[in-house]
Amino acid sequence: MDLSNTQAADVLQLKNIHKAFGGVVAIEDFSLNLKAGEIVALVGDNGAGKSTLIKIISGVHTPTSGTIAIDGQQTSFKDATEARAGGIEVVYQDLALADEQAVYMNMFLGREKTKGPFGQLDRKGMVQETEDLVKELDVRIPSAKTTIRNLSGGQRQGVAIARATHWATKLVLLDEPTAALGVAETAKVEENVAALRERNLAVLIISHSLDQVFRLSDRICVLRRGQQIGVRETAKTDKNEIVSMITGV
Ligand SMILES: Nc1ncnc2c1ncn2[C@@H]1O[C@H](COP(=O)(O)OP(=O)(O)OP(=O)(O)O)[C@@H](O)[C@H]1O
Repeated sequence: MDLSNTQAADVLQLKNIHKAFGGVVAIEDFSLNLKAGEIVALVGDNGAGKSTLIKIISGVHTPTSGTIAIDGQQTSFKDATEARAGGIEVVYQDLALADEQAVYMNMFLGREKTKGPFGQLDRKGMVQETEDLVKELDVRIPSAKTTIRNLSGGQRQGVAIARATHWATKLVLLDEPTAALGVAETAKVEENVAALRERNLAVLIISHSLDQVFRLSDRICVLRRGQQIGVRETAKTDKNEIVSMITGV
């Protein structure tokens, strides 16, 4: 793409993405751009292809065809670890944390801080950074040393989002982050997601709750049977329009 002008490239550019699992076409000719500092909601019925799309962006699946560009650079992550190294973090609905580990170890899972010539774990440094981060994001947990098992669902998801906030430099993908949470916990998580905007990250969130989609997003992208039906500015559409786009009636 032409980067000679002063305008920065979109953070994420998906172009003509196609994904088939054997004979099943999960995604068909899907294109979407995401800018820094915007939240886009991905909506669609069960089996529409939402999770598949997130897995393609995060390196879990390779597209059958089509291109993915990050900041204008075409990329093909070979796995999720590579995507993470590229600044892309994912938050899943099933609270994908290590239950028996402390909060600070989860925060640094696979990217632990070390010190000294023998590469010992820098526990003090990790605890301190975790305490600072959860304080900044107002995630209320007893301490960075608390074991994940002892936290509520909302606190766990707060930790998962804090981790994504800490490591993401480009893009945060959220797959039904509040599906397992109550009303108050959901509100807190939504605050944390909205705060990603201020960090200039691009955010793509899957949600079945249209109320949530309308509270959080700047744009809404509708997927039906693997195809992109349309993208709307949230402020310029309403639930009726989105529902009819989702269902096709
Ligand atoms: N690993 C896989 N192997 C074969 N088929 C798959 C695989 N993953 C997804 N699919 C198929 O691709 C289609 C899209 O599934 P996907 O999980 O992406 O939908 P979704 O929109 O996330 O649905 P839900 O809202 O129910 O989570 C479905 O027909 C599904 O059966």
